[in-house]
Amino acid sequence: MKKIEHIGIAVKNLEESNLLFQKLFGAPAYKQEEVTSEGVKTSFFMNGPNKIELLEATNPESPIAKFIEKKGEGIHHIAFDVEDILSEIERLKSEGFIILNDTPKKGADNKLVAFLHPKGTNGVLIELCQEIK
Ligand SMILES: C[C@@H](C(=O)O)C(=O)SCCNC(=O)CCNC(=O)[C@H](O)C(C)(C)COP(=O)(O)OP(=O)(O)OC[C@H]1O[C@@H](n2cnc3c(N)ncnc32)[C@H](O)[C@@H]1OP(=O)(O)O
Ligand SMILES: [Co+2]
Repeated sequence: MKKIEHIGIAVKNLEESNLLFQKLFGAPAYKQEEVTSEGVKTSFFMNGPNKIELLEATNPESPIAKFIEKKGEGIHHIAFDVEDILSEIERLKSEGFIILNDTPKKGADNKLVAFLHPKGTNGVLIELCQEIK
């Protein structure tokens, strides 16, 4: 596992939060993308070397809708950059972590992604990201 790739923040209204984070960072989102399979609309901001992903649910079954219902808006996940997602999944499984999808799926911003259950990681949802080259 290399560096933090992004931090995901669950928001109720992406348009409003885009304006808020634009004011915070002094620069607009560099990309907006819908990921239908995850039931989310996302936007991405760069702040120096760090990337922030805002996520709004697009349907009531979306992980983001459920999260906001239970916990409210806020930090939803931390994503880590990995070189080889399949071998990292195998390594983490052998260490006893609960992988939510053994087969990586297409995420936003040109990445293959997999998630670890927050129950096995002190309540923090972890995302693994491998860049699609
Ligand atoms: C586009 C992409 C990208 O960057 O490329 C993304 O990020 S997509 C990001 C959106 N996609 C995902 O998150 C996909 C992976 N997530 C999931 O599969 C799900 O959200 C789970 C993490 C399994 C949780 O699902 P669900 O709430 O239905 O399960 P559950 O009712 O069994 O909840 C189990 C416990 O986990 C807690 N829980 C749920 N989401 C959590 C989160 N994000 N961080 C910390 N805890 C969380 C619940 O409050 C509950 O706690 P209690 O038991 O204490 O009540
Ligand atoms: Co993410």
